[in-house]
Amino acid sequence: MNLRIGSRGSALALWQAEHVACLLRAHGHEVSIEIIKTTGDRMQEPGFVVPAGVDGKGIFTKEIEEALAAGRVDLAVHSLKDLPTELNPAFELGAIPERADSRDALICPEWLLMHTLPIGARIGTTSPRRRAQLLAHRPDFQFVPIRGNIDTRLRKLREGQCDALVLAAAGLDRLGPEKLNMPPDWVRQRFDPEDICPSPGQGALAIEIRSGDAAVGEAVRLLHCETTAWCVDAERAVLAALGGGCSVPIGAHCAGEGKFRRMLACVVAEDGDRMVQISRTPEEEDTPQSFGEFVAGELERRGANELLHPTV
Ligand SMILES: NCc1[nH]cc(CCC(=O)O)c1CC(=O)O
Repeated sequence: MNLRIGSRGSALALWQAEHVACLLRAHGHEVSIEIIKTTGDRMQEPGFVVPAGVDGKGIFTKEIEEALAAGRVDLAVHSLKDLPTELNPAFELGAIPERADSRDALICPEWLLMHTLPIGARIGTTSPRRRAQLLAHRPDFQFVPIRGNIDTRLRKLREGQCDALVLAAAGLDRLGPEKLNMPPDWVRQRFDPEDICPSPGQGALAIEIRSGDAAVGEAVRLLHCETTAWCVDAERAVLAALGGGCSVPIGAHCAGEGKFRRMLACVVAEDGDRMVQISRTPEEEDTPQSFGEFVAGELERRGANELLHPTV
């Protein structure tokens, strides 16, 4: 059938949309891509003032969902970690394809490891999760608010606005060092989730469709990966149970299958000086939802709420 994909215009978003387009074309569909500018994209433009009431949830998806609802596009390809945990009931996830590398990576021109960066090194990130976890290892780090798409952030690194970046490995791998105008060895470290726990859903894509659209649903179902979906659903259930969006320092990383499936999750105080971190394996009868809620409950029993909502 004829399928129109709605995508943000960033290099990464277009790579992801093109990737899904290729997979769908391989199944005989005709696919085109429509670029849609979102609030999140506008917020990265110089001089943008964040409007009152914008809390960060869904800023990369709103306009794309409007296009879906209006029938201007048939599906949207998102980075799953940018999607709010609760979707508007007018939409559903038609497929979650196989996940890429879910780890965070250290990008640095000069130093080889997080632990060998000089005292007071300036890290370019605005993510509270990354900041807090980095501070837990290196309380001396300074942080520079480097925003924008991956290419923009790398340009600011090259210009010397910071000494290192921490980025999702998946985004770097998808675009590749050549396209990013970066020597490949600048990717110095891919952090074990025990050291820097990634964001729920990191490295996974989500294909969003109109609820009940059977024809598009059937077309995209071919791209669905059951193992990935189980893991990211569980990670997102942790986030939802703790009431978080992308602006809270919660990490959740689930991997493996059957009795080898395991989730590592953490909640970190803003300045990294306290942390709750646990590892759990689901029971056979667990669903992603029940397992995610169990992990969230275990984090809460160990004081996660106090870290998320400090009273003093
Ligand atoms: N927050 C922006 C964003 N959304 C998805 C990715 C990377 C790809 C992915 O995690 O799937 C990134 C960049 C980053 O965090 O470095």
